[in-house]
Amino acid sequence: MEQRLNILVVHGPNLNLLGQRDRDKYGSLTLGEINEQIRLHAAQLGVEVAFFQSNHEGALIDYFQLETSRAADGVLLNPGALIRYAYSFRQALVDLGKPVMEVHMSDIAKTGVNKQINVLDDVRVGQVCGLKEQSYYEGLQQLVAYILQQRA
Ligand SMILES: O=C1C[C@@](O)(C(=O)O)C[C@@H](O)[C@@H]1O
Repeated sequence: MEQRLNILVVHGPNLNLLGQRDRDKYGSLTLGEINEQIRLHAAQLGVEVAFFQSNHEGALIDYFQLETSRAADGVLLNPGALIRYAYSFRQALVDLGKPVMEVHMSDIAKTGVNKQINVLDDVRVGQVCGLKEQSYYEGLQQLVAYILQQRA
């Protein structure tokens, strides 16, 4: 039997507070509720998901260096504001060498600081922004389609 795709779902700094943050930008669901919805979407797509969140760049790097992470097929990633300065985080993703789909709930072209820099510009295979929690579901679908197309 063919092995199911295994996708890491990784949330960066401050995303643990979803549900309490600006609802106009991020919607009203908590991170736990979003992860549950991602799990349902993953089941429909026939893929496995593993979740991780940290407020710390080093902890995220440690997670990407785990043997279990290195065995995954791709990363669905909301990096938060790390995209604006976190070059060690970027390097960990380069070293991981798996397709990365970048998602943001808000429209990052309109909000946040240091908008001219995104350290993932040359790392990600795609980006979905501005759809609140739907960014994750759409991003997962696009990531799985990308991986399957690469293997066809
Ligand atoms: O924490 C976040 C959340 C975010 O990544 C988003 O999902 O819209 C956008 C970032 O600018 C911000 O720092």
